[in-house]
Amino acid sequence: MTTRMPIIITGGAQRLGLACAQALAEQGYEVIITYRKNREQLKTLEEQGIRCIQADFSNQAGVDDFIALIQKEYQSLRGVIHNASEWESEEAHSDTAILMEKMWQVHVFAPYRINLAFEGLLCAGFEQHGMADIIHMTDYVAEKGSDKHIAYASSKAGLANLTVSFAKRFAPKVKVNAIAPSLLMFNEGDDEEYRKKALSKSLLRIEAGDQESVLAVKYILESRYMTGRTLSLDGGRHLA
Ligand SMILES: NC(=O)C1=CN([C@@H]2O[C@H](COP(=O)(O)OP(=O)(O)OC[C@H]3O[C@@H](n4cnc5c(N)ncnc54)[C@H](OP(=O)(O)O)[C@@H]3O)[C@@H](O)[C@H]2O)C=CC1
Ligand SMILES: Nc1nc2c(c(=O)[nH]1)N=C([C@H](O)[C@@H](O)CO)CN2
Repeated sequence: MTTRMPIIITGGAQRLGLACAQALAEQGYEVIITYRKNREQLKTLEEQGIRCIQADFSNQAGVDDFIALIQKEYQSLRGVIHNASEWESEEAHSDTAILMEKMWQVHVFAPYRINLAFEGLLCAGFEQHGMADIIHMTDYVAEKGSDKHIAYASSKAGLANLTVSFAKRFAPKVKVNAIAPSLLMFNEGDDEEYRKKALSKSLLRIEAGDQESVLAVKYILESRYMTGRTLSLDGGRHLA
Protein backbone atom coordinates (compact mmCIF):
# COMPACT_ATOMS: atom_id res chain seq x y z
CA MET A 1 0.00 0.00 0.00
CA THR A 2 1.51 3.38 -0.95
CA THR A 3 1.84 5.85 1.90
CA ARG A 4 -0.47 8.81 1.37
CA MET A 5 1.57 12.04 1.48
CA PRO A 6 -0.78 14.91 0.76
CA ILE A 7 0.17 18.55 0.42
CA ILE A 8 -2.10 20.90 2.34
CA ILE A 9 -3.05 24.35 1.01
CA THR A 10 -4.91 26.47 3.53
CA GLY A 11 -7.53 28.86 2.15
CA GLY A 12 -7.43 26.97 -1.14
CA ALA A 13 -11.01 27.43 -2.35
CA GLN A 14 -10.39 30.63 -4.31
CA ARG A 15 -7.88 32.78 -6.16
CA LEU A 16 -4.18 31.98 -5.61
CA GLY A 17 -4.77 28.98 -3.35
CA LEU A 18 -7.29 27.47 -5.76
CA ALA A 19 -4.96 27.89 -8.75
CA CYS A 20 -2.19 26.23 -6.79
CA ALA A 21 -4.39 23.33 -5.62
CA GLN A 22 -5.59 22.58 -9.16
CA ALA A 23 -2.11 22.86 -10.67
CA LEU A 24 -0.54 20.55 -8.09
CA ALA A 25 -3.39 18.03 -8.40
CA GLU A 26 -2.89 18.05 -12.17
CA GLN A 27 0.81 17.42 -11.58
CA GLY A 28 -0.04 14.31 -9.57
CA TYR A 29 0.21 15.54 -5.98
CA GLU A 30 -2.39 14.42 -3.47
CA VAL A 31 -3.91 17.77 -2.45
CA ILE A 32 -5.93 18.85 0.57
CA ILE A 33 -7.39 22.35 0.76
CA THR A 34 -9.03 24.09 3.69
CA TYR A 35 -11.94 26.48 3.35
CA ARG A 36 -14.32 28.39 5.62
CA LYS A 37 -17.25 29.36 3.44
CA ASN A 38 -19.10 26.65 1.54
CA ARG A 39 -19.29 27.24 -2.23
CA GLU A 40 -20.13 25.57 -5.55
CA GLN A 41 -16.43 25.38 -6.42
CA LEU A 42 -15.86 22.73 -3.74
CA LYS A 43 -17.81 20.12 -5.73
CA THR A 44 -15.54 20.63 -8.71
CA LEU A 45 -12.47 20.32 -6.52
CA GLU A 46 -13.70 17.08 -4.97
CA GLU A 47 -14.36 15.75 -8.50
CA GLN A 48 -10.72 16.59 -9.29
CA GLY A 49 -9.69 14.42 -6.35
CA ILE A 50 -8.87 17.34 -4.07
CA ARG A 51 -9.99 16.80 -0.48
CA CYS A 52 -11.75 19.87 0.95
CA ILE A 53 -11.71 20.29 4.72
CA GLN A 54 -13.64 23.05 6.49
CA ALA A 55 -11.33 24.84 8.91
CA ASP A 56 -11.55 28.24 10.58
CA PHE A 57 -8.23 29.44 11.95
CA SER A 58 -9.68 32.57 13.56
CA ASN A 59 -9.58 30.94 17.00
CA GLN A 60 -7.49 28.35 18.84
CA ALA A 61 -10.22 25.71 18.82
CA GLY A 62 -10.48 25.89 15.04
CA VAL A 63 -6.74 25.42 14.68
CA ASP A 64 -6.71 22.54 17.20
CA ASP A 65 -9.63 20.80 15.46
CA PHE A 66 -7.84 20.94 12.12
CA ILE A 67 -4.60 19.64 13.62
CA ALA A 68 -6.42 16.75 15.33
CA LEU A 69 -8.21 15.74 12.12
CA ILE A 70 -5.02 15.60 10.06
CA GLN A 71 -3.07 13.80 12.81
CA LYS A 72 -5.86 11.21 13.07
CA GLU A 73 -6.09 10.51 9.34
CA TYR A 74 -2.54 10.83 7.99
CA GLN A 75 0.85 9.34 8.83
CA SER A 76 2.91 11.69 6.65
CA LEU A 77 2.67 14.95 4.72
CA ARG A 78 4.45 16.13 1.54
CA GLY A 79 3.96 19.75 2.60
CA VAL A 80 1.90 22.60 3.97
CA ILE A 81 1.27 25.88 2.13
CA HIS A 82 0.02 28.57 4.54
CA ASN A 83 -2.06 30.62 2.14
CA ALA A 84 -5.15 31.44 4.27
CA SER A 85 -5.33 35.16 4.84
CA GLU A 86 -7.49 38.25 5.28
CA TRP A 87 -6.37 41.58 3.92
CA GLU A 88 -7.98 44.12 6.20
CA SER A 89 -7.22 47.81 6.67
CA GLU A 90 -7.40 50.07 9.75
CA GLU A 91 -9.96 52.14 7.84
CA ALA A 92 -12.35 49.17 7.70
CA HIS A 93 -12.03 48.45 11.43
CA SER A 94 -13.20 50.65 14.30
CA ASP A 95 -11.57 48.38 16.91
CA THR A 96 -7.89 48.18 15.96
CA ALA A 97 -7.14 45.86 18.90
CA ILE A 98 -9.45 43.26 17.37
CA LEU A 99 -7.93 43.88 13.94
CA MET A 100 -4.38 43.26 15.19
CA GLU A 101 -5.47 40.09 17.00
CA LYS A 102 -7.31 38.85 13.91
CA MET A 103 -4.34 39.45 11.62
CA TRP A 104 -1.84 37.75 13.92
CA GLN A 105 -4.21 34.86 14.59
CA VAL A 106 -4.57 33.80 10.95
CA HIS A 107 -1.13 34.84 9.66
CA VAL A 108 1.09 33.84 12.60
CA PHE A 109 -0.64 31.89 15.37
CA ALA A 110 -2.22 29.32 13.02
CA PRO A 111 0.89 28.65 10.89
CA TYR A 112 3.05 28.50 14.05
CA ARG A 113 0.81 25.94 15.79
CA ILE A 114 0.26 23.88 12.63
CA ASN A 115 3.97 23.74 11.78
CA LEU A 116 4.89 22.57 15.29
CA ALA A 117 2.08 20.02 15.35
CA PHE A 118 2.94 18.59 11.92
CA GLU A 119 6.73 18.31 12.37
CA GLY A 120 6.54 14.52 12.75
CA LEU A 121 4.23 14.08 9.75
CA LEU A 122 6.44 16.29 7.57
CA CYS A 123 9.59 14.41 8.57
CA ALA A 124 8.02 10.93 8.24
CA GLY A 125 8.60 10.60 4.51
CA PHE A 126 12.22 11.77 4.44
CA GLU A 127 14.02 8.40 4.17
CA GLN A 128 11.78 7.14 1.36
CA HIS A 129 10.69 10.31 -0.47
CA GLY A 130 13.16 13.06 0.42
CA MET A 131 12.53 16.54 1.84
CA ALA A 132 9.06 17.92 2.61
CA ASP A 133 8.10 21.61 2.26
CA ILE A 134 6.45 24.37 4.20
CA ILE A 135 5.63 27.50 2.20
CA HIS A 136 4.44 30.72 3.86
CA MET A 137 2.52 33.16 1.67
CA THR A 138 3.76 36.48 3.05
CA ASP A 139 3.63 39.83 1.23
CA TYR A 140 5.88 42.57 -0.19
CA VAL A 141 4.69 44.82 2.66
CA ALA A 142 6.19 42.46 5.28
CA GLU A 143 9.48 44.22 4.56
CA LYS A 144 8.29 47.64 3.35
CA GLY A 145 5.32 48.20 5.67
CA SER A 146 1.97 49.67 4.72
CA ASP A 147 0.36 52.87 6.01
CA LYS A 148 -3.15 51.56 5.29
CA HIS A 149 -2.75 47.90 6.37
CA ILE A 150 -0.51 48.30 9.43
CA ALA A 151 -1.74 45.29 11.43
CA TYR A 152 -1.85 43.13 8.31
CA ALA A 153 1.71 44.05 7.30
CA SER A 154 3.04 43.44 10.83
CA SER A 155 1.48 39.96 10.86
CA LYS A 156 2.98 39.13 7.48
CA ALA A 157 6.35 40.22 8.88
CA GLY A 158 5.72 37.80 11.74
CA LEU A 159 5.04 35.05 9.23
CA ALA A 160 8.21 35.97 7.33
CA ASN A 161 10.16 35.54 10.56
CA LEU A 162 8.60 32.12 11.18
CA THR A 163 10.13 31.12 7.83
CA VAL A 164 13.70 31.49 9.05
CA SER A 165 13.05 30.01 12.50
CA PHE A 166 11.33 26.91 11.15
CA ALA A 167 13.94 26.55 8.39
CA LYS A 168 16.57 26.23 11.11
CA ARG A 169 14.47 23.92 13.28
CA PHE A 170 13.27 21.51 10.54
CA ALA A 171 16.41 21.15 8.39
CA PRO A 172 17.42 18.88 6.71
CA LYS A 173 14.14 16.94 6.48
CA VAL A 174 11.84 19.89 5.74
CA LYS A 175 12.53 23.00 3.63
CA VAL A 176 10.75 26.16 4.82
CA ASN A 177 10.40 29.09 2.40
CA ALA A 178 8.17 32.08 1.73
CA ILE A 179 6.59 33.69 -1.29
CA ALA A 180 6.17 37.47 -0.99
CA PRO A 181 3.81 38.75 -3.69
CA SER A 182 2.74 42.27 -4.33
CA LEU A 183 -0.31 42.79 -6.57
CA LEU A 184 -0.93 39.44 -8.29
CA MET A 185 -4.70 39.52 -8.49
CA PHE A 186 -7.14 42.40 -8.06
CA ASN A 187 -10.32 41.87 -6.08
CA GLU A 188 -13.75 42.18 -7.66
CA GLY A 189 -14.52 45.49 -5.95
CA ASP A 190 -11.30 47.23 -7.10
CA ASP A 191 -12.33 50.20 -9.26
CA GLU A 192 -10.44 51.63 -12.27
CA GLU A 193 -8.75 54.38 -10.26
CA TYR A 194 -7.47 51.89 -7.66
CA ARG A 195 -6.28 49.49 -10.37
CA LYS A 196 -4.42 52.22 -12.23
CA LYS A 197 -2.70 53.41 -9.05
CA ALA A 198 -1.82 49.87 -7.94
CA LEU A 199 -0.33 48.98 -11.35
CA SER A 200 1.80 52.15 -11.33
CA LYS A 201 3.55 51.03 -8.12
CA SER A 202 5.71 48.41 -9.89
CA LEU A 203 8.20 48.67 -12.76
CA LEU A 204 6.42 46.00 -14.82
CA ARG A 205 2.94 47.52 -14.25
CA ILE A 206 0.91 44.35 -14.83
CA GLU A 207 -1.55 42.24 -12.87
CA ALA A 208 0.57 39.08 -13.04
CA GLY A 209 -2.26 36.67 -12.18
CA ASP A 210 -2.44 33.44 -10.18
CA GLN A 211 -0.09 31.45 -12.41
CA GLU A 212 2.80 33.58 -11.12
CA SER A 213 2.35 32.10 -7.65
CA VAL A 214 1.82 28.59 -9.10
CA LEU A 215 5.22 28.87 -10.83
CA ALA A 216 6.87 29.95 -7.58
CA VAL A 217 5.29 27.11 -5.59
CA LYS A 218 6.36 24.55 -8.19
CA TYR A 219 9.93 25.86 -8.15
CA ILE A 220 10.16 25.64 -4.37
CA LEU A 221 8.70 22.10 -4.28
CA GLU A 222 11.19 20.93 -6.91
CA SER A 223 14.18 22.73 -5.38
CA ARG A 224 16.64 20.62 -3.41
CA TYR A 225 18.74 23.49 -2.16
CA MET A 226 16.62 26.39 -0.99
CA THR A 227 15.41 26.92 2.57
CA GLY A 228 14.84 29.94 4.79
CA ARG A 229 14.42 32.09 1.69
CA THR A 230 11.70 34.24 0.10
CA LEU A 231 10.68 34.47 -3.55
CA SER A 232 9.53 38.05 -4.22
CA LEU A 233 6.84 38.29 -6.89
CA ASP A 234 6.40 42.07 -7.14
CA GLY A 235 7.17 43.35 -10.66
CA GLY A 236 10.20 45.29 -9.46
CA ARG A 237 8.14 47.38 -7.04
CA HIS A 238 11.17 47.76 -4.77
CA LEU A 239 12.88 49.78 -7.54
CA ALA A 240 9.92 51.84 -8.73
N1 LIG B 1 -3.81 38.46 -4.26
C1 LIG B 1 -2.72 39.20 -4.21
O1 LIG B 1 -2.46 40.03 -5.11
C2 LIG B 1 -1.76 39.05 -3.07
C3 LIG B 1 -1.85 37.97 -2.20
N2 LIG B 1 -0.96 37.85 -1.16
C4 LIG B 1 -1.05 36.69 -0.27
O2 LIG B 1 -1.21 35.49 -1.03
C5 LIG B 1 -2.16 34.62 -0.36
C6 LIG B 1 -3.31 34.31 -1.31
O3 LIG B 1 -3.91 35.56 -1.69
P1 LIG B 1 -5.44 35.56 -2.20
O4 LIG B 1 -5.66 34.40 -3.07
O5 LIG B 1 -5.76 36.93 -2.69
O6 LIG B 1 -6.20 35.30 -0.82
P2 LIG B 1 -7.73 35.55 -0.44
O7 LIG B 1 -7.90 36.93 0.11
O8 LIG B 1 -8.56 35.11 -1.57
O9 LIG B 1 -7.88 34.54 0.84
C7 LIG B 1 -7.65 33.16 0.68
C8 LIG B 1 -8.55 32.39 1.60
O10 LIG B 1 -8.15 32.54 2.95
C9 LIG B 1 -9.23 32.02 3.71
N3 LIG B 1 -9.21 32.54 5.09
C10 LIG B 1 -9.19 33.83 5.48
N4 LIG B 1 -9.21 33.91 6.83
C11 LIG B 1 -9.26 32.63 7.29
C12 LIG B 1 -9.33 32.05 8.58
N5 LIG B 1 -9.36 32.81 9.68
N6 LIG B 1 -9.38 30.71 8.69
C13 LIG B 1 -9.37 29.93 7.58
N7 LIG B 1 -9.31 30.42 6.32
C14 LIG B 1 -9.26 31.76 6.19
C15 LIG B 1 -10.50 32.44 2.99
O11 LIG B 1 -11.38 31.34 3.03
P3 LIG B 1 -12.97 31.52 2.82
O12 LIG B 1 -13.13 32.30 1.55
O13 LIG B 1 -13.50 30.11 2.70
O14 LIG B 1 -13.48 32.26 4.04
C16 LIG B 1 -10.01 32.77 1.58
O15 LIG B 1 -10.69 32.04 0.58
C17 LIG B 1 -2.57 35.33 0.91
O16 LIG B 1 -1.80 34.89 2.00
C18 LIG B 1 -2.29 36.79 0.61
O17 LIG B 1 -2.06 37.57 1.78
C19 LIG B 1 0.00 38.80 -0.91
C20 LIG B 1 0.11 39.88 -1.75
C21 LIG B 1 -0.73 40.06 -2.89
N1 LIG C 1 -5.47 37.79 1.73
C1 LIG C 1 -5.16 38.72 0.82
N2 LIG C 1 -4.02 39.42 0.93
C2 LIG C 1 -3.74 40.39 0.01
C3 LIG C 1 -4.60 40.63 -1.04
C4 LIG C 1 -5.80 39.87 -1.14
O1 LIG C 1 -6.61 40.04 -2.08
N3 LIG C 1 -6.03 38.93 -0.20
N4 LIG C 1 -4.33 41.59 -1.98
C5 LIG C 1 -3.26 42.37 -1.85
C6 LIG C 1 -3.07 43.45 -2.87
O2 LIG C 1 -3.00 42.88 -4.17
C7 LIG C 1 -1.85 44.32 -2.67
O3 LIG C 1 -0.71 43.52 -2.86
C8 LIG C 1 -1.87 45.44 -3.70
O4 LIG C 1 -0.74 46.22 -3.53
C9 LIG C 1 -2.31 42.24 -0.72
N5 LIG C 1 -2.64 41.12 0.14
